[in-house]
Amino acid sequence: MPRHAPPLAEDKVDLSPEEQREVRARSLKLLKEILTPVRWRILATVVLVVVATAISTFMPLLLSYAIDHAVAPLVNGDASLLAQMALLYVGLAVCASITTYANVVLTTSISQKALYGLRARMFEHAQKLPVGFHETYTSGRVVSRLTSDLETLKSFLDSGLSQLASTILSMVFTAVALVLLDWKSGLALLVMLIPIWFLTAWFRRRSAVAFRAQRVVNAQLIGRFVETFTGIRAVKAFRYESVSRERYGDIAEDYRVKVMDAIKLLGIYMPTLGAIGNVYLGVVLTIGGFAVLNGHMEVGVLLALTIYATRVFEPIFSLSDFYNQFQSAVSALEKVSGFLAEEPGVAEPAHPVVRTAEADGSVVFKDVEFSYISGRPALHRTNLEVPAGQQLALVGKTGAGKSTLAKLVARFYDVSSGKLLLDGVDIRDLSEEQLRREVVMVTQEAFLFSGTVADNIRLARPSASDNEVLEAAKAVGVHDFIAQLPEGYDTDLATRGGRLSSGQRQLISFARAFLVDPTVLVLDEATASLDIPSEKLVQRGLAQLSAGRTTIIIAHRLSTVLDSDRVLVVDEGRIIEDGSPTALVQSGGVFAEMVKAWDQAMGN
Ligand SMILES: Nc1ncnc2c1ncn2[C@@H]1O[C@H](COP(=O)(O)OP(=O)(O)OP(=O)(O)O)[C@@H](O)[C@H]1O
Repeated sequence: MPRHAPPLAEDKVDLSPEEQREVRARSLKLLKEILTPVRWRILATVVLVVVATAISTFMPLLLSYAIDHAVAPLVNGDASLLAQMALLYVGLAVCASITTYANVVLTTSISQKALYGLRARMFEHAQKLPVGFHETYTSGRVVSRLTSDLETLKSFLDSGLSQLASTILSMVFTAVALVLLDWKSGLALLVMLIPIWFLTAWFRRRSAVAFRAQRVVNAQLIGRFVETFTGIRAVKAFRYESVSRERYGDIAEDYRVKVMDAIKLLGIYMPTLGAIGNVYLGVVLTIGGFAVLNGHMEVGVLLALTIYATRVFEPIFSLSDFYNQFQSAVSALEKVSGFLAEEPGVAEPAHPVVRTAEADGSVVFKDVEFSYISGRPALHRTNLEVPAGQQLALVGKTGAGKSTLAKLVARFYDVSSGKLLLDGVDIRDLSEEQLRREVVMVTQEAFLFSGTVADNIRLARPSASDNEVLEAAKAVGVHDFIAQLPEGYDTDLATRGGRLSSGQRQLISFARAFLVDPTVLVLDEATASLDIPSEKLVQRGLAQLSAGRTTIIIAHRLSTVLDSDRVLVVDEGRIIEDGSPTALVQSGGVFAEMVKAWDQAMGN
């Protein structure tokens, strides 16, 4: 399947139960993978949380005991019990603070350790995914996965997990303390839990959809942003600013609405929960008040009961806050795991064939067919033999299939059927590393990365020495230009890159390819017209670069075509003419017509 299908659930807000199961299983697997290395720290956090919660649950009991038993002896001038109680209280408070501090440090270290690995893994994965994937999954989405989704996971791991543990424990401990102090208040609590249960179930259902929608639009927002600024030249050149602003505005508005939807749900949930909590407090005060009046309960116990009654619902507040975070984290996890589940379309062979030293770069297409979209072949059944060292020019109308043919040789895509052989070996049986060393594709855009000129030249061979970089630059004829840059090879292209001419960029990318010294060179000749001296330089650079290796050029210049050993005319995914330029001109076919038209265009 060469054309990439969108990852499951990426843009869907309502999933079928089956899809939900699949997404959940995938997310849980990823969660397990990222948490396994930090499992001992998580255990330590849980222990700390148990200690902290136990202390804070014990403190009201201490208070009630002090009121009921340590205040009365004061009348006789005996303050010792009260002093002991006070001391114990302060000691416990200090302990609680220390455990909280340790917990914060520990949870932060958990999230950092867990995410460090995930971040590196995602970046590596994104780079492994085929060109076809990046054509459908825009760079904005990749950015969104690598930034905002990871950030959401981070904040969840930072505080969410220990918050969950402390919430659950504190509810359980408080409920137990309530039941032990006064069973009637405990029973009332049980009754109150019924409406809370239904309310929370409703909130859970609705907010799951709302949060997913929010994250989908958030990714679109980042996507639109990245796309606009990656294509800022086109935006400005075609005065696309206002349309672009409008479209961004529409998504931003949609995002606002989605956030509001989620907040509105919270707006209903939280106050209702608060109201139930207040009703419960009233009930406890009534039960406890009468008990005190009838002498069945001491005042200190009533105080402890009221403290517990206000506290027992507090965790539900933070539980909903946790749920909020949890929802975001779940949908981030779903997207990240979906992204990681994307298969690198061009798979590494299980047992790569190691090419022999005599390999010299012959390329053979054996019954090769290829379609981007199944049923619509971009390249019909093709048989072709390119002997080692031949310079082959591909010509044809736009959309004819020249780039497709070239990209197949560079294995940007895998053939749909048939075989593509490099020195008799199916290229699918070569390791990625070997293939990239043997076949280099120089694209039109001649992309330069931030870094120095030398860094850019040694892109594919970081270990190349300064001298080798210099030799490569000399070979393709770009050395003189680089030498007169302010800092020569150390000039930073991040600040100067934008100002290099297209000819200079092209020469640097030639030097880059020269340094790799591949046996097969696939080259998409730039269409941008250069001035005559630059064109001569580029032409000479190209001749140097292609000398002695099999070269497949998508040719846009007549001079390149005429300099080639062989020309293929491609039309609607088929090779319709094949021969030396002179022979094809003489045969008077499509190529001869093209040359005539070319000549006329040049005014010859
Ligand atoms: N990524 C893609 N997904 C789907 N269809 C594609 C893709 N790339 C190219 N095609 C289609 O495949 C056909 C051949 O395209 P190809 O890019 O190989 O043409 P080309 O001869 O190189 O054209 P040009 O000279 O304009 O670059 C065209 O019909 C094009 O629309």
